[in-house]
Amino acid sequence: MHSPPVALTIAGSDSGGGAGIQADLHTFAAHHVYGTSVITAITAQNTRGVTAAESIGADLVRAQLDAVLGDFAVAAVKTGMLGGAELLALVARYGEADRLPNLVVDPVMVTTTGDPLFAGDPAAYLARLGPLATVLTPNLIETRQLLGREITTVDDMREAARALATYGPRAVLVKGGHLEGESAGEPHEGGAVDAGGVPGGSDSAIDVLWCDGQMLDLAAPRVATRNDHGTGCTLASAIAARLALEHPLPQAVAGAKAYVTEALKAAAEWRLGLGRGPVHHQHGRKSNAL
Ligand SMILES: Nc1ncnc2c1ncn2[C@@H]1O[C@H](COP(=O)(O)OP(=O)(O)OP(=O)(O)O)[C@@H](O)[C@H]1O
Ligand SMILES: Cc1ncc(COP(=O)(O)O)c(N)n1
Repeated sequence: MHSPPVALTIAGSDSGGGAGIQADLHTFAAHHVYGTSVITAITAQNTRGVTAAESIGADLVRAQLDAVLGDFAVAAVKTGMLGGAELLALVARYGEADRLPNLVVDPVMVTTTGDPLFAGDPAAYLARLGPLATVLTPNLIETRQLLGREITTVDDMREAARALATYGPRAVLVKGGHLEGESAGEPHEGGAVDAGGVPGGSDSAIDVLWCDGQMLDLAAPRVATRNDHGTGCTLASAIAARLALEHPLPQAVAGAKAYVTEALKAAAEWRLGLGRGPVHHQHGRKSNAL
């Protein structure tokens, strides 16, 4: 008997299919990891923005969690949009009860298009989920909201990763996708993990990873594209998929970033929707049956 590893995403639905639950399940499938899902919110959304959003009631979210966790041997979990304080507290209780292994926390607060997706207190987010996270993956806007400080350079990102690590996650990945025209500055003492990338520079997409007390810079070529909707969700679910596949943590993060870079490249010429289009999650798939 052989079963694929199982991952779980706890996130919101994106009707446009580029982010949220849809991106996560595509990513799990691309990694040959069986995907399960707990839907926390429904958003009416496309490549241009969110036009409506409604949270799922706590009882129904709890029932989904119990249905999945009571039946599947979940090996890794990704959290995305939680919407507000009630679902944040609910998910935290499952984590505190040791029911959410290899937890990748993407602290979704606002979309790239500027629509808010979390109505609660960012400090409470950090206090509840920070200690439970294997990896916390804020983008620059979320890092600013979580720490209440400006982040404009790669050095700021490194300082922020250290500051977020004091809340208890094993690792913090501060994502630099929104960092414009910034160079990596001095190479960091911790060196770099191969993310299929290039050394830092303004044509690089630089993330910084604080992991087990070491600072690592992850640099990849910056892809010239408008199709970058859902890159954060895709990265976090690719990390979860790789943890479910038992990759060591720094390699799981670096490999996930390389996967996102390829997904951006493969979708660069797509015209899906009129705004920020999705990435190509299945870029690596080769099958004679398809
Ligand atoms: N144009 C790009 N080229 C290469 N990598 C990119 C590009 N844009 C973002 N990335 C990478 O994609 C990942 C997600 O980063 P980003 O900072 O955009 O997160 P996010 O804001 O949560 O994502 P989203 O755009 O979905 O909101 C990071 O690894 C980042 O470096
Ligand atoms: C349901 C849901 N979850 C997360 C995001 C963040 O993704 P992005 O910042 O790419 O819009 C989103 N737009 N929608």
